Amino acid sequence: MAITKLNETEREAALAQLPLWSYDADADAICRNVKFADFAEAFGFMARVAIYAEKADHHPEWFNVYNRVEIKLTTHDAGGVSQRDIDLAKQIDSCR
Ligand SMILES: C[C@H](O)[C@H](O)[C@H]1CNC2=NC(N)=NC(=O)C2=N1
Repeated sequence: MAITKLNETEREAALAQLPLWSYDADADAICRNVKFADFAEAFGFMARVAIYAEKADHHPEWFNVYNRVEIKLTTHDAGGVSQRDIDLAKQIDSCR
């Protein structure tokens, strides 16, 4: 079944459950910036997230420099934020 993007009401309701995340209208994505003690901590987090992402077949767009990780989630197949992004964000929050 084709994955469809959430409408604004659905997206805002989902984000209300994800206080660490915010909506980036330009990217049509949900975003979270995480800061760690050092690079090893940051990379360990990315390794844990990568396992979830692979299991979900849904992958973050992310940037890492030293102890910072910037994460964007959007669904390319839907052209915006879908339930898959919300679900992966919840799993990412369980990683840190
Ligand atoms: C072919 C493969 O299933 C698709 O490319 C999957 C993989 N991971 C994905 N990740 C994200 N963020 N969006 C997608 O639409 C997506 N599609």
